[in-house]
Amino acid sequence: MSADRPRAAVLGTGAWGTTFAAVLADAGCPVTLWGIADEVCEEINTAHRNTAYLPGVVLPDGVRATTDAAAALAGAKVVAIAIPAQVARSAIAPLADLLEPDAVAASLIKGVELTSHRRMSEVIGEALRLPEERVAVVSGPNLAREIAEHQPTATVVASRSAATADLVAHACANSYFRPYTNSDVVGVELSGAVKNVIAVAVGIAQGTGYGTNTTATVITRGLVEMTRLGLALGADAQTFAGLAGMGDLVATCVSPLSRNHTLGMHMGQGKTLDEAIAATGGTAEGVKTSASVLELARSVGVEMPITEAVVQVLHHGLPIDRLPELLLNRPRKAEGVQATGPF
Ligand SMILES: NC(=O)C1=CN([C@@H]2O[C@H](COP(=O)(O)OP(=O)(O)OC[C@H]3O[C@@H](n4cnc5c(N)ncnc54)[C@H](O)[C@@H]3O)[C@@H](O)[C@H]2O)C=CC1
Ligand SMILES: O=C(CO)COP(=O)(O)O
Repeated sequence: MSADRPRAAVLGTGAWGTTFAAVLADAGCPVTLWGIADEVCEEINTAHRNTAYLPGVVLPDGVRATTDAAAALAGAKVVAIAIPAQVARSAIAPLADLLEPDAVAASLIKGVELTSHRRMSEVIGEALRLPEERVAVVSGPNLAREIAEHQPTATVVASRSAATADLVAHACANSYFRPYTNSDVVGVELSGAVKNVIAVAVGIAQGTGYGTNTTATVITRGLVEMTRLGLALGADAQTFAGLAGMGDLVATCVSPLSRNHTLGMHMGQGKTLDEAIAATGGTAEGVKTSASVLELARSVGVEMPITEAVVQVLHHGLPIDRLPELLLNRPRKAEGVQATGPF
């Protein structure tokens, strides 16, 4: 614990918002969660638990929760946001006037908005009327449950402003959570969004019964397509080899804790999308973000065959047994990220 940490607010009392609030509290930040569910806030305040999202986890005493946004945001210098991507804009826009004049926002969200194709730091900047220098992104191999159990992990805090990245990193650094800073917001953020789509693809493959070679193939080619999209949008190639890129891609594609991976597994085993969503629990961002990422990629002329295959299966009824043919019967090509020709 440290006395010099900033006061923080976390918007969203789901698995990651609650866990990140615990991370901040364990770093020494006074922290208040804001949520829309009375019973969740009540349980956090009285029992130091959030049973619906983190069963069995005991939260630090310092984590408080409220449905009163003004109370949560009063005095908060760091405002972390963990609300699902497609509802984040409408959920936080009414709170814009409640932020302290010098507060910075940190997106914990891994998705791309449908229709607008905005990255979540852009959505947050617009909704809260903050310049990009006051917005950061936190993304890495960060399965909430493991962090809530204090298992050691690292993450990336990215912002166009080094001071903002440093403030957020300082707020969340503790004995089990190590943030690295990065100025490549586009790369860090796209990594977090696209890895969810690739994790759905890996889940489908594993649910179908395919083994480790297929998994490694989808992860590796998924990294290539993520990198290509990032390069087309101005990201730094190195980011994709780092914690937010390869690190999170591997974590999400191999962990049974991942909702995206689990949803894909259910589909590979024959469930419909609605059945798979119901069976997964929590937010699988890859379902909707697959469509927005594909549209974004098309708008900049980047082909993403795995993402396209996921969209075909999830949203256009492509039978899963058609996937090998769809992905393997494309024209052959050279391997590199920079390779031109058919993807
Ligand atoms: N769970 C994890 O391990 C991690 C999740 N993330 C990302 O964090 C984001 C949130 O994910 P989780 O917390 O896991 O989701 P979750 O499904 O556990 O919780 C979602 C939370 O959002 C709240 N919410 C929904 N609509 C709302 C609204 N209109 N206003 C206010 N609150 C609303 C719900 O009440 C719930 O508390 C996602 O983008 C996810 O990709 C990132 C890293 C790790
Ligand atoms: O982002 C995550 C791990 O870094 C969590 O993944 P899921 O949303 O698939 O559970």
